[in-house]
Amino acid sequence: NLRGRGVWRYSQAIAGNYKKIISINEGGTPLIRTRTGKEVYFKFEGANPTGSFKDRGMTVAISSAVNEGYKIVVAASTGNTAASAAAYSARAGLRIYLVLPKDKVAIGKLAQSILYGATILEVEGSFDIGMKAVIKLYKEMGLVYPLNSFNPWRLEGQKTIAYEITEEIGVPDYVFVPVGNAGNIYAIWKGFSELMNLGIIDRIPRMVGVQAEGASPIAKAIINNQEAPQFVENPETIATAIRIGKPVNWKKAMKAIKESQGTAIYVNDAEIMEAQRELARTEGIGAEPASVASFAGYKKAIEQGWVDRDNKVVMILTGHSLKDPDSMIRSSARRIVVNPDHLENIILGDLN
Ligand SMILES: Cc1ncc(COP(=O)(O)O)c(/C=C/C(=O)C(=O)O)c1O
Repeated sequence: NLRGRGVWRYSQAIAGNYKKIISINEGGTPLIRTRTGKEVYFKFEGANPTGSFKDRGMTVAISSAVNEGYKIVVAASTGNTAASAAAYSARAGLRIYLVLPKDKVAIGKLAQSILYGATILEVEGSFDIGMKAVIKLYKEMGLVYPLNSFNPWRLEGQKTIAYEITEEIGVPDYVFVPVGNAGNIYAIWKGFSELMNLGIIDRIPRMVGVQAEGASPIAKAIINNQEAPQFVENPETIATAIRIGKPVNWKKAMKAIKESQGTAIYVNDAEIMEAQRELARTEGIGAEPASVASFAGYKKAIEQGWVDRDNKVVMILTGHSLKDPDSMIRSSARRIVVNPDHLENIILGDLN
């Protein structure tokens, strides 16, 4: 029984020749069944040490950097890769430089990156400008180790989401994944494919990528049956974690979607914010806007009729709600200034 915490119990093969493993007991996250009783589940990656699925990949990538003797690591990020990279670098004693889009990172993630001691380099414009700068930097400076998800070690950790789902409920019909830089949907597909190649399962789920309408190059390429996406110069969405116009892993993501007979769709900001509220107020689960894109996408698929309520479905909730407090405060709050001596009036008023 491999259940429990720590991605490494799955990746022992990788760790075989590793002398040092950097782990904060990531993985082993809750698979929460919807209260409707249907075979519909939420894989809550907000339960990871820094509150997102990124920790699964970071334990492998940072351990790889340490075992290969690097002392300096870098990452461009919309926030969660930053928070996770900063935590694991701190644990490994590595110096980390984060390249973030100025004023576009949700406050929780920026706060984490500061707390864990990263050097934060802020660029004007989108995440993609930072991503391009990091690729240029690591090509010019061999002494820096890149942590973004074109680094295959990241995906070797993130694929364990598939292992955990299969262990608990077998193979779903569909897995809904929010898509930004597009590494995670490929990693999860890779995990299921490996289990099938090993004969542990006899089919893999249809992978459904969900993007924010204002940052949906992959979804639009799939919908329009194009081989390659049209990159988005100025991606815009309230779901800042997936405000990415030029996904570095677009080829891998489209392979995963096609080979699994899946698809990719987009949802707008209003649908994302409605999904965040509904998830919190009906299921008691708090997830940040990009994270609930998977739920918004599922709702749309049910509405459009190509997914049935009796299908076995898993939605990956990729990040905790506390990452983006601003998004929560915008929800329809019920806040009443009261006379503390007469709280009963409010409740009686509601009951009448
Ligand atoms: C909550 C949340 N949900 C979904 C995604 C998309 O995953 P990918 O498609 O694998 O990129 C991200 C990605 C964040 C970053 O890319 C970053 O932190 O730099 C995220 O934080």
